[in-house]
Amino acid sequence: MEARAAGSGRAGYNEALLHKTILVGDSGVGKTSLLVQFDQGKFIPGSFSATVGIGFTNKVVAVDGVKVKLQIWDTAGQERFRSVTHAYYRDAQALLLLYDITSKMSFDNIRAWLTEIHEYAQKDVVIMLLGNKADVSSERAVRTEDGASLAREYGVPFMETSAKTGMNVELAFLAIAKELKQRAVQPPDEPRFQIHDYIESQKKKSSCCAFA
Ligand SMILES: Nc1nc2c(ncn2[C@@H]2O[C@H](COP(=O)(O)OP(=O)(O)OP(=O)(O)O)[C@@H](O)[C@H]2O)c(=O)[nH]1
Repeated sequence: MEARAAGSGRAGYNEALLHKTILVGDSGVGKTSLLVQFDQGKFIPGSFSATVGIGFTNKVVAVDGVKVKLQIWDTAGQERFRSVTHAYYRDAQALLLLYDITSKMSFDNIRAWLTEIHEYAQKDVVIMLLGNKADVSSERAVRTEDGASLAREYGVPFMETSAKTGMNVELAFLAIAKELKQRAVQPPDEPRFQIHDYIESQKKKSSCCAFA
């Protein structure tokens, strides 16, 4: 899909709560599809058209009664666009790093992605690991526990998602929005929001099956 620049792109009155989030991961893992599912609640099946360059979509979500505007940047996973996308890491407050559960290679490349992220992004950037295409269980090449174990190793939250069915898509972005909002407005004497705990509690609430 061609990268697009939807939304106004202006921070407006909620400037303090505008947060840049970037989707990264190998080409074809489902970054654009995940964003379209979150933004428009739909999945466009059919032939794969790789993102060219980078573009963003603004999405406002309500977190505990506070409006948080996520500016979500969809990057091209192809190697030839890497130098372009690196430049955007620096301003990002959050990074959603995707692999495709049907592609072992996309999972094996996660370590290299994390190295790049640590090189180019801010030290305190919120990183979340997502194993996408969880609906294609018949072609699974990466076990859920391997995703969870890699995430533990790097100390980042993890979940499996499906841009097709919508499974955990909202949860992933909402958890990011909650974390960023807390960082921005939380009074120092209140207990810190724990993104790991939040995700685990939401997973338990969900009747869905992807976290065996
Ligand atoms: N079954 C299934 N297919 C998916 C899912 N997410 C994406 N796809 C398909 O995978 C292909 C690639 O999806 P994209 O969203 O374009 O992948 P991308 O990561 O944005 O790729 P680049 O733009 O090249 O970086 C498309 O054919 C999608 O329809 C999913 O959760 N389930």
